[in-house]
Amino acid sequence: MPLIELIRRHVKTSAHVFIILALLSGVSNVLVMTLINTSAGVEQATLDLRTIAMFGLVIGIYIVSQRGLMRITATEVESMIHNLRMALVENISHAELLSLEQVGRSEILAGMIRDTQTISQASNILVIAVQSVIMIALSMVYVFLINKVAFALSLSFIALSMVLILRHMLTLREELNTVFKEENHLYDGLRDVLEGFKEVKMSVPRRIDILAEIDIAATRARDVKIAFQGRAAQEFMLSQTMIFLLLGLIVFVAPMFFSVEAGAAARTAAAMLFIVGPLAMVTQAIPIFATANAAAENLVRLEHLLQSLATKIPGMIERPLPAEFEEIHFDTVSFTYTDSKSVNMFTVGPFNFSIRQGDTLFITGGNGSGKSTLVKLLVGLYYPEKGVIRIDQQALSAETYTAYRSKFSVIFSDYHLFKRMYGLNVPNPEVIEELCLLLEILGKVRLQDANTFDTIDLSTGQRKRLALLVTLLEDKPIIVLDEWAADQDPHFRRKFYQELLPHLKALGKTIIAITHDDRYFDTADRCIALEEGRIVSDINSNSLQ
Ligand SMILES: Nc1ncnc2c1ncn2[C@@H]1O[C@H](COP(=O)(O)OP(=O)(O)OP(=O)(O)O)[C@@H](O)[C@H]1O
Repeated sequence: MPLIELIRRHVKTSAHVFIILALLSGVSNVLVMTLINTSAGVEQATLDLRTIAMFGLVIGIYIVSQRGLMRITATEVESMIHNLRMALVENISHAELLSLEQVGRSEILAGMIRDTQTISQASNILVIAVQSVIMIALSMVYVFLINKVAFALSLSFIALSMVLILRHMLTLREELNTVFKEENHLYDGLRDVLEGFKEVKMSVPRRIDILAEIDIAATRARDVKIAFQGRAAQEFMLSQTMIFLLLGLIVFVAPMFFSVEAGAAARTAAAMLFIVGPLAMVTQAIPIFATANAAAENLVRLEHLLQSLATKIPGMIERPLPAEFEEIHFDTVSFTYTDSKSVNMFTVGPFNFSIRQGDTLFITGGNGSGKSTLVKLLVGLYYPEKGVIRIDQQALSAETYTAYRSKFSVIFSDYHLFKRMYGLNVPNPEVIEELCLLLEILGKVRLQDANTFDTIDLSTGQRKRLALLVTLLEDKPIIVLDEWAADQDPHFRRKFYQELLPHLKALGKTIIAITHDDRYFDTADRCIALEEGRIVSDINSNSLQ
């Protein structure tokens, strides 16, 4: 069972501690019942202090063991969830870009939020259910001692219940998978509404259509859940009715066929009434256990999926690259996008070219010609399908890719601007001010604390300037900009090509920019043009002047 597998892998407290605490609390619980049962009806004068002291002691043991059990469970379960979440995030951060692009984001979010929460919420109920099982077992021992007939009847009843419960668990598992799938569709729709809010707001037919799609997914999720809850309620009612029937059997029918001492019959009935609660608890816990188990199954599947996307080979030791380099060389490098059936969709390359340290290289070409794909290969986010990338004669390998990637600062066309400058030392406010002045965003943004901006709610062009500010602070040797200037006004676009790029070059930076601004091509040392994934022209500065 996936839930048990998860617990076994993540929980550090020994199973013995849980068993001892659960036994102590279960035994003390049953002892309370036995003491009450044997003392009730006894003459007041014959009640001795020992029994009363025993009663107090048993309650004390119950409080201590129950509290300990609940605390340990909460600590272990929440630590397990923390570790699971961190492992998922870690795996995502090590995943291949191309593979991650193919995984449903809703599935990842559902795993991180819904499934972990389901397990967390189920944990206490499951502990109580385990205790209930212990209490039922101990109560059965008590019943055995006082009434063998009732014991035999109850045992048959419990065996029958077990069969029904196990059968029920198997069907619930199937149903829950459907519930989770429908909920994932629902999350997809919600993401569309939130991320495409402007587009949804601007078009009534689009809004109606998307809401209709969400309604279909939500209705399916609702119906499957109603059916699921209905079945759970039905099973609960069935088990309750069976308990009542069992009590009826013990009290009304059994005495007709077997001779049972009157006092024993009353004590048996009281013991049976005592286990009505625990039995109801176990029945109620079944759908909760099934849900937690399905959530654990999802998590384990997601964990395996993300692990399979990870670039990090277990045991692999990453190696550094020299800080300085002279050139990066593409040696017959090609890369192909394939669809889910491995049919080739688009190929870039083979590329044979070098980029020298300190060069300013422009990459041009029509839409879909392969510029961004070439850049993803160049910065180490995609791996060559054929050929090899060398840095100063050293072929890149799995061990050196992380070091290689860290030579680049990239602003992609679909970049993400972080409000906090993660991974950067706290910058000097004066340096920030200077850069804001240079990028003409002074007064628009400032540092709120240490390395967090007070706002990133800026115009499209200003956000890109802020992204460039962060890039400059990163101070990497190679800067890659994917259509960075496209959103800048004519004044700043000129400043970018005629002042900023030469300034960066003077600092020794290697600059690679995807651009369509042909009037500024002369500001580059070299200009590569792509068509259909291939280099169709490669012009150096002398020809560009
Ligand atoms: N993740 C992907 N999966 C499959 N095919 C892709 C993927 N990304 C891009 N492609 C295909 O690769 C081709 C090149 O895409 P790429 O993004 O490199 O072009 P581009 O030159 O940067 O275009 P643009 O100027 O429009 O940004 C496109 O025709 C597209 O069909």
